[in-house]
Amino acid sequence: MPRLIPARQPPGQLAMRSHFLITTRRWAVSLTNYGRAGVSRTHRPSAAVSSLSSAAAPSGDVPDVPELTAWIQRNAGRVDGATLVNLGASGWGLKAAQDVQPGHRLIMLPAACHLTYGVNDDPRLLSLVDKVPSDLWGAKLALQLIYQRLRGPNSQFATYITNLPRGVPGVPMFFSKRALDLIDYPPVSQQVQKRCRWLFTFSQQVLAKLPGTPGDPFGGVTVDINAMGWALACVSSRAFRTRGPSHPAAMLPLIDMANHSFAPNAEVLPLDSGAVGLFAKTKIAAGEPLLLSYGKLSNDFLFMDYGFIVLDNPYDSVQLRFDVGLLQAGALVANVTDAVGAPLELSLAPWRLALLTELRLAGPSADTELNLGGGGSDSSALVDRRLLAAARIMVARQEGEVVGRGVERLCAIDRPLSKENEMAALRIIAGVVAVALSNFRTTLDQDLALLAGEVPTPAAAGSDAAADVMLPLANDDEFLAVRFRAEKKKILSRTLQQVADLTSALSNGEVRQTTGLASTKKGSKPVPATNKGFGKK
Ligand SMILES: C[S@@+](CC[C@H](N)C(=O)[O-])C[C@H]1O[C@@H](n2cnc3c(N)ncnc32)[C@H](O)[C@@H]1O
Repeated sequence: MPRLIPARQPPGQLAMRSHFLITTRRWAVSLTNYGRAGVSRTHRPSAAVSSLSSAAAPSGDVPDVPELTAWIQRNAGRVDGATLVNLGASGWGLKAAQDVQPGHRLIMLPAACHLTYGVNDDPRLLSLVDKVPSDLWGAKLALQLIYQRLRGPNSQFATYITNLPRGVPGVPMFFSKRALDLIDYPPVSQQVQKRCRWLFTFSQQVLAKLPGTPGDPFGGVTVDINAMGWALACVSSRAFRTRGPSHPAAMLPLIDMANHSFAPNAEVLPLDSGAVGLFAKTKIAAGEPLLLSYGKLSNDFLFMDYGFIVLDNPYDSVQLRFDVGLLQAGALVANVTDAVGAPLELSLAPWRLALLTELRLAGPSADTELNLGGGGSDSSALVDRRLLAAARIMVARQEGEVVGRGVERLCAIDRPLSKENEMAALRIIAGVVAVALSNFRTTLDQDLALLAGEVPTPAAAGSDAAADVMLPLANDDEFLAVRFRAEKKKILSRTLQQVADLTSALSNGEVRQTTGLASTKKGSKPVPATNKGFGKK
């Protein structure tokens, strides 16, 4: 049987967190969770005697950077001025070993040091990789990572794998049922369930059946759901798509020790002959952390793939699914009335349907995802412009108010159609935001109290249902889940404030100066929920 390469423990205080370990028990918890959605509990994975995960043992707490550096140099790569630093809550990272100027090459990794896959690999591995749907690119690379891990010291990547963490803290795929419940945000909760369900099915229906077959690339070792989960989390939190979306992703040893910032001082760039380099983007003083941008990612992506979030993330947004019922609920909540003072009934007259179709909010090519927030540096860009246009269309009393104006015009926030139409549209949007806020089981204030460790009195907790979710947070995963949902509520609160400002400017007859719109282009696809490794990034 091949010798297993142990992976390193999570760093610093993180190493104390036993729930990072990939154990069958932890998966049993997750599986029980989605088992409620139809997966029989009898299908829960058991700890196979020869399984990769049950045999793995940590090699030590600290990634051995000198060892990795020596390995890179043996493979004709270079490390010039990058070394290890403990960054506390964000784990291990890289720092500048000396003062460096912009453009300085800190690390050069030749292609031989990229853990990826291609035509020269074991055909049995490649045929297994082919069984993974093409949009699940992370899972394809995860199979190569497992393959290399099982080759033990014979693997070209043994040094790298020995220095990988044994678990990725904060990735919700490994959360307990309570921590998952605390997320309370379906676009992410459902994506987590989808990942778990795929992992479960693939492990049961493909991996479990491999040992003893001619197509087994793993030498008879049972690769269970835990091993696959570990590999997938390593890939989703560390892989790069250096050769574009049509080529396999790659893991870049040592470069993948760099942590994330939206204001990075380092960048990864391609070099000749398939090599890549980590370069200084700015002047960096000795001792400063080397920070890369993982992309302009929402907290959904950061949370699901990397296990952390950024507070007040300018790229974070709240996803809503458009239908006329959503606007109708908004109208009811905001008490929008018709000409005779009765609650406004939104009707989908043919001319309204035609305009919603032009906006791609209805019809065969509809894309009904809307986003509040996520406009990056334009902090006023909170209201999705297609939502605004739809509200204007739905409150128009007559066809002539909206038909023939063109989609751009209907979407322009600084060009209301009429004061009356705009007032009603903005009130509906405020109502929609209020509905979105009410879909959470707790308020922002309750979340902030939970995060501050304040155990609320039953009266402050409100209803019984809320009291249930107001239990003190038991661990870092639960804390992260509440932090994540609190950030969503902050976006909704800011959107409400923006709508209130627009309304008062309108009623005071002030001309708006800002565009104040989400940056979605006409008819463009809104940013999807995270699907890294389960779709394109
Ligand atoms: C590419 S690895 C970077 C090296 C990693 N810190 C380690 O100890 O191996 C990405 C992981 O680092 C952590 N991380 C990176 N940037 C972070 C940040 N800005 N805040 C918190 N955690 C971060 C997360 O755990 C993430 O999954």
